[in-house]
Amino acid sequence: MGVKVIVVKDYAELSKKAALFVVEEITKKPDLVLGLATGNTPLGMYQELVRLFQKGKVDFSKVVTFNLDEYVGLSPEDKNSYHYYMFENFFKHINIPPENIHIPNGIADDIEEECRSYDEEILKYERIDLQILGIGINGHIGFNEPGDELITSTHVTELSEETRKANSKFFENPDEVPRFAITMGLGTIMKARKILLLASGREKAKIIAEFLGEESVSTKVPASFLLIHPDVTCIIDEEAAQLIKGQG
Ligand SMILES: N[C@@H]1[C@@H](O)[C@H](O)[C@@H](COP(=O)(O)O)O[C@@H]1O
Repeated sequence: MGVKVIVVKDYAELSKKAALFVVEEITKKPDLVLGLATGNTPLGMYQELVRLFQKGKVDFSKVVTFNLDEYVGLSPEDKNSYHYYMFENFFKHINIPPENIHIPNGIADDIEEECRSYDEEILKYERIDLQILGIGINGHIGFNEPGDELITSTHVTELSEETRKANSKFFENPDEVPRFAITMGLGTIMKARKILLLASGREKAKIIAEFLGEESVSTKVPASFLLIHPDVTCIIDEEAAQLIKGQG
């Protein structure tokens, strides 16, 4: 038990280390069930994984992926959807078979059914082997926002204003940020065999220090649940690590 924290110099090093971590897991288990995140933080890791693939260092032909979340109402062709992000930044550059890719469908006619079947699909593989996570400035993981309760399974969630504001950097107009998203629940995330959380930059310093310093888990800081997971590694750059006690 206990979160393993690796502090690296900068974003470039974080991206390289994270990619090597993933490659190592795929080497050990070529049919790895890999949970994936979006946002700015993992972009460098995806670039690095593509580079390693092009150099023949990793084979994705048996890997199965499940993305954490998707905005409700955005089609896969929408440039702001996580589908679009994943294909543009990663999937179209590697040899993963399309049928091995899973991302919640934000425009499903029956969203509740979409959530149910997403969990069923994950269960077919029993659980996720390695889950990649970023962290929101309010401590959210996936789109599991702070609140009075956290939901275990895949569900529709209303995004907080804080999260919509933080994510508006990707949108031309901040009003376009969807109000709802489908997200994997905390239960599915916590069931993952291994978790790799990435954080970069000074805007993450406060939440990183806060969640690592928690003495109890709290639904007000969803990331605090990671403290009771048996195998979590955080790769954090110096800027994001600067407020951790004993750092700098
Ligand atoms: N749903 C995603 C999260 O999975 C991600 O971790 C977070 C942080 O994003 P960034 O890496 O851009 O800071 O943003 C979004 O809300």
